Amino acid sequence: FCAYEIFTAHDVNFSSRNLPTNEGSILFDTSGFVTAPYGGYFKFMKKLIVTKLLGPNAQVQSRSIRADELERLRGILLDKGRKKESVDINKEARKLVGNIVARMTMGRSFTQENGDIESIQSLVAKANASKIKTALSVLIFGQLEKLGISWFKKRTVFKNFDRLLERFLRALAMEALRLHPPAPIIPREFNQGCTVGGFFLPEKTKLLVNVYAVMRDPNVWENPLEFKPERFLTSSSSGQEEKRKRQALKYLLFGSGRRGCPASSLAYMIVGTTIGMMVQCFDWSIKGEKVNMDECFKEFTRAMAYPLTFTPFTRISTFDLENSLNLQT
Ligand code: HEM
Repeated sequence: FCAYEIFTAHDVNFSSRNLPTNEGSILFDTSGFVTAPYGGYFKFMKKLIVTKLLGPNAQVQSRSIRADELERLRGILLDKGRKKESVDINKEARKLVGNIVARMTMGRSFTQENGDIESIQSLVAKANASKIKTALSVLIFGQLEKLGISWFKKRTVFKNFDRLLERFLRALAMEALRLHPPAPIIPREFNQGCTVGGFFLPEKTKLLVNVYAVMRDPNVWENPLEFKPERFLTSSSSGQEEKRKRQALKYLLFGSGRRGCPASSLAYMIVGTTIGMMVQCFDWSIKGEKVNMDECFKEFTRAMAYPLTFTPFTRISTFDLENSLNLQT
């Protein structure tokens, strides 16, 4: 049930979620699947998720799960590569994240349980008009966080180089997701009346924060439509601290404040290691000249309009992935 909750977290965000002090409101009322007063059930679930599922200890404990699932994906890609078959990246990414979350919450992956995660997903979709595809689908594009790092991790001499690469790759991921946020709108409701930008907003005003527009706003981003990962290459020096704080206000990929996404670090970890493995172990070819980056807007989330299909070619056959995954995940 907890897994169901997490999978549908984005439904909660975008369709039926109400915000604090709205004690009597009903959650998930659009689905008919769960109805509960905000103050009790949801607070409990949130606490459970944040502490038990997504807390730092839980993430360390679930490292082997992530490594396992990544290895499973690598096996699939190797097989496809051998047969020269193409892979629907979106579908595999959803399986990967779905299995990781299911194993973290229930100790079983969907694949093991039913043979096919797609059937589970369609059931969830029917039950709650689920937008399960959402955040998971676009993950695959941007997060090159730890690309190429694992080879060097074990060698002390490369440690500084590692750090540099991590920053650089993390910057690539952030920039790609700035331009293509999977969750482009965040809803809020005012607990009490207040003035914003000279306008008085009474209590209970509902506000939709346009994350997409904020992250492309020319007033706060220089050349906002250009892909410039270096804009995120801030150093740890004190002068940069202010810059980082300012950035947190305009970089809303995971929302902000106490309702911000509690899984941001998990998301970076999963996506970083997955893309890292995909790039280290395989070359990729596509049909045609370039990827069609058209997006569609479904159920308040953005996703690729056309399936992302590549054919993998094995690049590293004798790669000691197991060790590197253990270090990375
Ligand atoms: C790149 C991947 C992801 C993105 C971009 C993302 C983005 C978001 C955003 C924008 C919100 C709303 C924040 C707000 O209202 O301020 C949110 C909430 C949430 N996300 Fe994510 N998310 C991602 C991955 C995940 C994953 C993998 C999980 C679970 C394992 C997850 C669990 C949640 C939960 C439980 C909430 C609700 C938090 C609350 O309402 O208090 N997210 N996410």
